[in-house]
Amino acid sequence: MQTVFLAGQRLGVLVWQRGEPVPAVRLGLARDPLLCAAVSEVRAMRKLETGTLFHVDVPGGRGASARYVVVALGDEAVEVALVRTADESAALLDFVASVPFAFAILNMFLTNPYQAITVADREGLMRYISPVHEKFFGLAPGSAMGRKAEEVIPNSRLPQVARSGKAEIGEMLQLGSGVTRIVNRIPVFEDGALVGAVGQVSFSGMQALNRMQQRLNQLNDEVQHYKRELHQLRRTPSPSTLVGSSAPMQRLAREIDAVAPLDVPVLILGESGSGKELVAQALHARGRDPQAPLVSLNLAALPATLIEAELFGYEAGAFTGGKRQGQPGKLEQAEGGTLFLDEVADIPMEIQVKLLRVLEDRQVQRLGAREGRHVNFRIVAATHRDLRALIDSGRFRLDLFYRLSGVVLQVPALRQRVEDIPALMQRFAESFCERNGLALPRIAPGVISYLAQQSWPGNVRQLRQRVEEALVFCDGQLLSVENFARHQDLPARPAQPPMAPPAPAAMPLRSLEHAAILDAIARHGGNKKRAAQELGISRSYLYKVLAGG
Ligand SMILES: Nc1ncnc2c1ncn2[C@@H]1O[C@H](COP(=O)(O)OP(=O)(O)OP(=O)(O)O)[C@@H](O)[C@H]1O
Repeated sequence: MQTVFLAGQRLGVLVWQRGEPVPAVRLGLARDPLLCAAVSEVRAMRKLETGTLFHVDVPGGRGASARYVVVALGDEAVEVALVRTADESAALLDFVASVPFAFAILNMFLTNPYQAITVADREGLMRYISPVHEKFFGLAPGSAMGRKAEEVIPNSRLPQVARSGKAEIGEMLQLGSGVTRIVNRIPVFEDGALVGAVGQVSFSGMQALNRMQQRLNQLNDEVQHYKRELHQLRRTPSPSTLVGSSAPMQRLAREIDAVAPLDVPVLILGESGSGKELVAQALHARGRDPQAPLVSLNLAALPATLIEAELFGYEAGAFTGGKRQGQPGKLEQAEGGTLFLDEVADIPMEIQVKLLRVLEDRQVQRLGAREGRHVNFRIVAATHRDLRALIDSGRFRLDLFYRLSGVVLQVPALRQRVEDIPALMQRFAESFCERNGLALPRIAPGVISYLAQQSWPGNVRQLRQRVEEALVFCDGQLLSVENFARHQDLPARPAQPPMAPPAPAAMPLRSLEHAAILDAIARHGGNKKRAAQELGISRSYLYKVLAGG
């Protein structure tokens, strides 16, 4: 076989004895005088230790040249040059011929403890598996030979690569019990034919990689979590967001913005359920320190006997039934933040005096305490009552009124801003459906104009209740007027017939326009621009009709 090669076109041999060329042993390629001259030239110029590997280029016809690889062998007496054509297939020959410890290196590759090697043939049968890998799988040396690769290595894809001839580089291999390895699977060719595949499995650096993988999984989970949260937040506006873009609500929003950052007591007036508490929350949220506490106390919800202890707190043993260690009152709890006194008109006369004193000298004395404590908070109070009348009848102190009403904000009643109904309804329907896992139904034409006809003594709170109740009884697809008109107890505005949904044909033109606009706004989730587009009117005209102009 070798003789055939030597006599053929791919290999050649040149020999020198004691420095003189031996023409009789020019074999194979070396018979070419040009190649012979090129090799001799290098030999004359450099001392060629045995194992030296170099290349020569031999000019051919038409300016082309052929490249050859040469390995020098021999000793003082006999020098040999093995010549071959420069193609990669003979790399092993060069390696063995030129590296004196070539076999130690090959051995190192096969037994490398940091990188295991597995070899499968074209049939996917194991032909070799490094000792380190055998050990990992608890295999006796050589026991995997001839077995199917996937039987020996879980999730092995060596057979596929041995069949397809397509390399797989840098893949993750799950070996069970949380062990992951990085694998390269490389097809092997012999004389151009696919004969099998080699797997290289990295053992080193795996801990670091595993840690990275775990971190990546964790970060992925976190990203998913925050995506869901963000989605949720986008869908559910903050509960303290005041919905409504009607002119009175825009004015209120401007006033809130103006007063919120200032150290001024604010008195919020407005009918029950109109959103006074939300205004107090907005004042705090846009105030100097939104992170500071916002402490609320509803004075109408407490028996008069408890108000004092709630507001001022009490010392240990101040009264039977109190906590043993005593308790700070709301005035102290609001330190640095906002104290919101809801239904402030319901505060008993005798406590009004005490509260006034605190507001004046900023000293709170807990019940049963001898000393006062300094407090610093912003006071916001609200009431739906007519404070003027209460003052006139001697039930509310004028001096306290002045202390509380640095700025008075008036929250408009819902009937004064019916154009906010679509957006409010949208908000309440969304949050109800979200809470109950329901799909948001469509809103039937006529619903908004029907709602706009009602008098809403309970204001936004009542609207919310009606919307939620109607959603309970709607068919899940369409929220209709009938869903709202179940009861006969919803007081309508005096000028309107009590319950019957308005018959559009009987309405004056202006009301029809108004109702159509409200309906369109509702259909577009409160978006007036789109409502105007749908109706083919300008936005300014839409606003004009809403304002009753
Ligand atoms: N502009 C608004 N946007 C969104 N929701 C609102 C608005 N106004 C009121 N609400 C909702 O209506 C309900 C009543 O509001 P709130 O408690 O603020 O009213 P209130 O005037 O303080 O009532 P009360 O006088 O009975 O204390 C709450 O559920 C609140 O979220």
